[in-house]
Order: sequence, then structure tokens, then C-alpha cells
Amino acid sequence: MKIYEKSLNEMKKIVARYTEQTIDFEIEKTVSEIIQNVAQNGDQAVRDYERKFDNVNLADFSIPAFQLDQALDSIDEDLRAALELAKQNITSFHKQEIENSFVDVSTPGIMRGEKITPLASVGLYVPGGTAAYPSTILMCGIPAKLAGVKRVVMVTPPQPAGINPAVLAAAKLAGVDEVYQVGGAQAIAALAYGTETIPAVDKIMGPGNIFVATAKKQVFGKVAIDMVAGPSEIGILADESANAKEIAADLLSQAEHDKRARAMLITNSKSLAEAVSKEIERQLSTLPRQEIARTSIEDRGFIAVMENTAEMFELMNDVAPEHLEVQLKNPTQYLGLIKNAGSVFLGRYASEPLGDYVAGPNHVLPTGGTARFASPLGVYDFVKRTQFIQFDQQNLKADLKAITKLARTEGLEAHARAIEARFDKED
Ligand SMILES: NC(=O)c1ccc[n+]([C@@H]2O[C@H](COP(=O)([O-])OP(=O)(O)OC[C@H]3O[C@@H](n4cnc5c(N)ncnc54)[C@H](O)[C@@H]3O)[C@@H](O)[C@H]2O)c1
Ligand SMILES: N[C@H](CO)Cc1c[nH]c[nH+]1
Ligand SMILES: [Zn+2]
Repeated sequence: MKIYEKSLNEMKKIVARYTEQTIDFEIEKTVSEIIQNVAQNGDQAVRDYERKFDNVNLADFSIPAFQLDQALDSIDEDLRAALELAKQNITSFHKQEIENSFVDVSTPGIMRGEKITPLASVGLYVPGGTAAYPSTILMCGIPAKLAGVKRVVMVTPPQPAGINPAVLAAAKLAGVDEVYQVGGAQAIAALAYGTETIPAVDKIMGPGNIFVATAKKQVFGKVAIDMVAGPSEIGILADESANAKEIAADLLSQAEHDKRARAMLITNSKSLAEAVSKEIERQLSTLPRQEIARTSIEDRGFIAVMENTAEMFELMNDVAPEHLEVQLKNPTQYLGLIKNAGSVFLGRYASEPLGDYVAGPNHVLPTGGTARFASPLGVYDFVKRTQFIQFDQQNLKADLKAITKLARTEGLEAHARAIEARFDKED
């Protein structure tokens, strides 16, 4: 893994190159053609793309409900227990995100408020190209149901041997209402525009590879999307107290997701940097997904050795990683220094995969630097807010002068007259 020893300013420029979101025009073009074709030709276009990209010939995309029940009955006891544990912890954490409507009647004669309404229908994209992700179904489906969404539609790429039973079992546990075996940009297009079989939804959630993330960006406006949750990322801040073997293992845990995944270590210890680099090589050779992980580490991974912890945090805030591990002595004291990160893992025993599976917080997180302005997926993504106002005559009269002044300042005479009409003498 490449090790840099540069000044903060030089390192900031290097990091900007690593994390730069260059637009890949080839991918943009491929995706926009797929979306257009699916919008125009519906199921037939989806079927053609599934044959082309996933090598699967599908007569029907829908998975009947009884197959979800069968899958839940068929999985082994330990997997069932693991899914149940994850469900329990995700549920208890996300329950705390439930927002309440409110009514403000603090001024006599005025009622103002905000009403929370669940979205009517959402589409959950569950990745399935190079790995199956039952955990992602729980992370998306549980908050959707806690929010009160009635129609939760899941899409996931088809597999030549059929969808992994663990995926269908997780869909059942999460309370997903409909499942379609469709993947990639064609699945996002189908959810946005609807086809003969797949219903259009109001909002599309969930992570995916670059084709999925690009498609979500392109259909935004026709439907809502949660965020750009693309190839996984991990940034680790570590000092000499950290364990090189554990740091390397954590970096590889995200590198194995995708050739475009990003793994980064920022430290103030040269000896730790060298030890981690060696460990990465050693551990890589034993990983089943070593080809993916190696490409990710070689193309997008780096270690930066900085002067002190202040520089380490400043640089990491520029990166704004999806996951940030703080492997420093007394890690909680640094929480205030973290500005940009999707999810923060404090200390040796908060290894990133803990959060991927059972800790409770969401693992669908902003990537590609978007943690500067975006948040983890949560119950709040599955609802909308509507505000309401009621005034009595006396309170409207008290505000008449201000409203008409503002309306006429904006050149909007009809606005002013609408208010004044309430106080016209009867003619
Ligand atoms: N950020 C998060 O919260 C989060 C969570 C879980 C997974 N992930 C990420 O999800 C991704 C999963 O990727 P994946 O590939 O395994 O599954 P995927 O389901 O995202 O993508 C597979 C689909 O990509 C399409 N595709 C593949 N090659 C194509 C091509 N050349 N042209 C057009 N379409 C093509 C196919 O339709 C295929 O069905 C990884 O990047 C992983 O890091 C992110
Ligand atoms: N680390 C991924 C988010 O970037 C989530 C995940 C699911 N399964 C394993 N990992
Ligand atoms: Zn992961």
C-alpha cells in the first residue's frame, strides 16, 4: 500500500486527487441509454439487460411471497439467529429516529404545526453483483416499516442459480412487501418509470455499484433518492498504540467490496504505517476476494504519515469517508474534531464489520465525499413533512401591515390584496 510522508498542504492536494469524483462519461452514457430504453420499452428492455449483464433469462421478475416464507424456513439455525439479532438491534436503534408531528398553540388564536406522513411506496435496491447482501435488506427495510411505509418494493440482481435464500429470508424478516429480481441501472430505471411488472415508486433507497449510483443520480427528479451510496470506503486514524494486524484487516474488510472501494490510513507513526503495509500484503494473499481487494488497495488505497493528531483529523475531514475508525488512545475525546464522516467507529473493539451487521446503526452511508452534507439512511428518509397554519381574524389583522409591505416590496400586488380582502368593509 502506498505510503506518503508529506506536509499537510501537499497531502491535501494528493487526497483531493484520490477522492475526486471524476465524471465517467462512458458510464454516464451507458446508464442514460439503459434508463431511456427501460422507460420506453418496459419489461422487454429489462429482460434484455438481465440477459446481457447478469446472464439470466427471465420470463417473470417477480418473486412470489410464499418463496420468502420458504426461504426463512430453509436457512440454517445460526444464520436465522444472526439475522434476528441484527433485526433486533437495528430496530431498537432506529426506533429512536422516529419523528413526531407537532402542533404549536403557544399564541392564542394561532395554530401552526408539522405533520409527518410516511411515503406511500419506496424501492429498496439490494446489491447482488459480486456478493449477496441480506444485511442491507434489514438496514433498508426495517426503517421503512418503522416509518410506516405501506408498499416496500425490493429489487436485487438475479442469479443463475436463483436468489440466495438468505436474501429472501432477510426480506421476510424486514417486512418487505414485493420482491423483483432485477439489478443494476435497469432496476433503478424500472423503479423510477415503472414497467408492466414492476411498479414505479416515490423514492429509491439503497447502495450499489457505480452503475446503480449513477442511475440513481440520473433518475433524481422523476423520483426522490436517499443519497449516493456507492462503492464502500474506510478511513482509519491510528497512532502507535494501534495494532497493525487489526488495522490491515479492517482496511481489507472494505476493500473486498469492490475494485472501486477506498481504504485509507492516516497516522502519526511511521512504524505503524510500514507494519500495516506489510500486513496488507500478507493478509491479501489469503483472501478469497483478493483480486477485488488488491485492485482497490493498489488503485485507491493509501497511507499518510502526518506530524500530529490535529493534522490527521484535518486531512480526514477533507476525505469525508463513509466509515471512520478512530484507533487512537482514548478515542472518545476526539469526537468533537470529526466534521465529515458517515459513521464513526471508536476504539479497538468497534471494528467496521460490527457496524455492517449487528451494532444497530445503519450501514447505508454516504460515499465519495458526500458525508460533507449527507447522513446515514434512517427512518427520516422514509417520511415527508407537511406544515399547516390556522389564524383567527385578530392575529391576521396584527400581521396585515407586515404582510402587505413585504408583498408590495416583491411587486406582488395580488398577495397584498388577498390579505386586505379579509378586512374590506362590506360594500
Ligand atoms: N455505501 C453503502 O452503504 C454500501 C452498502 C453495501 C454495499 N455497497 C456497495 O455496493 C456495491 C455492490 O456492487 P455489486 O457489483 O456487487 O452489486 P450491484 O447489485 O450494485 O451491481 C450489480 C449490477 O451491476 C450491473 N452491471 C455490472 N456490470 C455492468 C456493465 N458493464 N454495464 C452496465 N451494468 C453493469 C448489472 O446489472 C448487475 O446486476 C459495492 O460497490 C459495495 O461497495 C455500498
Ligand atoms: N460496508 C458496507 C457499506 O459500505 C455494508 C456491508 C454489507 N455487508 C457487508 N458490508
Ligand atoms: Zn462492508
